[in-house]
Amino acid sequence: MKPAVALVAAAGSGTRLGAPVVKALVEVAGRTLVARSVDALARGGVDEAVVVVPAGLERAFADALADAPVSVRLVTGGAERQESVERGLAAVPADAIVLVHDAARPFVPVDVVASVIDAVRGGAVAVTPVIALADSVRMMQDGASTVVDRSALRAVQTPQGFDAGVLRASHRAAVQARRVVTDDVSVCEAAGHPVTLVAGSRRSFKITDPFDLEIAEAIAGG
Ligand SMILES: Nc1ccn([C@@H]2O[C@H](COP(=O)(O)OP(=O)(O)OP(=O)(O)O)[C@@H](O)[C@H]2O)c(=O)n1
Ligand SMILES: C[C@](O)(CO)[C@H](O)COP(=O)(O)O
Repeated sequence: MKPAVALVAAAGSGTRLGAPVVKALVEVAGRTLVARSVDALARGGVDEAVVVVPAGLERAFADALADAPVSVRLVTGGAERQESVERGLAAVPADAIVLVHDAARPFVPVDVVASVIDAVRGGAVAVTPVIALADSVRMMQDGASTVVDRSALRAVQTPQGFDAGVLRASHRAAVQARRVVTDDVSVCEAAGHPVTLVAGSRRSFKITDPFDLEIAEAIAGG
């Protein structure tokens, strides 16, 4: 059976959070976001992890991940998330299943991770968890706004699962086409691959601003 390798994107600075350390090293109830994310992925069934980190912070990340439940390799990231994922992919064996996950989503439930792995093992090429939108939505255009039918919309989460060889080839094609995307199933979709959706979870929310950190502390503390 192919190993399931987590590629954890942790090389962002966390500008919107505004913490004194990079976001993935921010602690929630005494444990860093990156360590919590690796723990959650391991509980869900990944066998090893490649963690993409900001240049110069390799030592700090090695310390934060010293007690990780799976073996961890650190790779230096790039200026944008897409580049960080590309760099991480170079360290993932081509015959693996790869789960690309944001370090900023530390509370992803075990069953979400497991269902992404199962879908890829079942033959899906590019898999993402999604959730329905809780709020009504309006589209802004030319200074006016119109309501959007939210029943057809889904918010996209991570981990996103792939055959590693397919994701690498799709990223190469995106670089050649100078295509900028914000997530990895979109990279595969642009390369002509179908995207499979599985149920996500509101617990997989991305810690982006200080209010998200308050919610995180409440979840971890309670
Ligand atoms: N150059 C980058 C930018 C982002 N990420 C990662 O991608 C995930 C999602 O990005 P986001 O939440 O937007 O994080 P930041 O880019 O750090 O946030 P900000 O835009 O507020 O600076 C995060 O886990 C982040 O570490 C990354 O690996 N490399
Ligand atoms: C990958 C992602 O978290 C899926 O919702 C999202 O696209 C990341 O976007 P960001 O702008 O890098 O935060």
